[in-house]
Amino acid sequence: MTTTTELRVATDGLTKRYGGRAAVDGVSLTVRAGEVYGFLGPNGAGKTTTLRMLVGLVRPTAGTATVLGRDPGDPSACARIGVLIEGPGFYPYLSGRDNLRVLCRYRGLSDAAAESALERVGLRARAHDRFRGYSLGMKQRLGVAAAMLGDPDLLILDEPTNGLDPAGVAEMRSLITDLAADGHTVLLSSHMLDEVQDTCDRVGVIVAGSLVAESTVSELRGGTTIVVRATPYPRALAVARDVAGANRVAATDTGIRVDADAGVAPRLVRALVGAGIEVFDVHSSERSLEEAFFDMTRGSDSTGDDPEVSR
Ligand SMILES: Nc1ncnc2c1ncn2[C@@H]1O[C@H](COP(=O)(O)OP(=O)(O)OP(=O)(O)O)[C@@H](O)[C@H]1O
Repeated sequence: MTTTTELRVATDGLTKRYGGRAAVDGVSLTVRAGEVYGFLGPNGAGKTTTLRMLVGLVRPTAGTATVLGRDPGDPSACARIGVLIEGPGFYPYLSGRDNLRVLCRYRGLSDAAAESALERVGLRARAHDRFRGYSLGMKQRLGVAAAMLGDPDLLILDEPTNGLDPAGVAEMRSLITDLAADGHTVLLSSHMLDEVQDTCDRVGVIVAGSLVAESTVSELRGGTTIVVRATPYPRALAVARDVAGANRVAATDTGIRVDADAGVAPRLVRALVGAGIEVFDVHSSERSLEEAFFDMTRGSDSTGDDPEVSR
């Protein structure tokens, strides 16, 4: 059981209204110690606004949030949180290293903290180059390095792979996985399903300001499905309902769909064959996170544009 002390972030009915419109509407989420939590949602769903409330940049209209056991913006908690929200602000004419050193001075950290962060994100070889000459991927990595200064207990990263090419995305993913392996808790937002599917322990899905799901990736996918092609179809359907329960069986164009673990398949096939039914094909398939996500977000795009969810 997860106790309150194991929670790095907990919100209860967190709400932000702009004018009459709720950008974030009653969001209650939890981020546990040591996990990578993916905050997933289409453009305009309310991800950035939620993260901004967690770090005290935006004041909630209603509801509460606790971050590292404190109110958002509490100075003692802020010192233990690394944040990358909406693109880091760096001096273009300073090198990556000097930009980090400026931040170190400001936060009372030694220059060694800058070196270890540069090492961590793989930027040491280019640390002496001016920021303005960095590629987008290097800029993002420097942003993560800045968030890592002082070895924070919680990293909050808003769309850390935004604008990166596939190689940059892969690098950022492995960096996040390494951070988690070192015991950091990471809360990242994304509209990239792949990123969340491969990197995160748990996922919160936000649509039009509301949290519509919060669970592990596999729970979100809803387990496996067995698909059977057999004749005569009506009798096969009846047998499948006997074996798996009527509420788990559906007649579809591609065959009989049974929402059950692949382990049920042998029993199902035995029952079908025993009833004199001809079985042509049995296979199990796992619902992708993409299918699960589209089921949840269908018809609820909050921007009015096509939901920009990509794999
Ligand atoms: N300062 C503000 N004033 C008015 N409306 C705002 C403000 N900030 C955000 N919004 C609105 O709140 C909604 C949620 O925006 P938010 O930036 O939190 O979404 P998001 O999920 O982070 O989207 P994206 O993936 O595009 O960054 C949007 O409709 C946005 O226009």
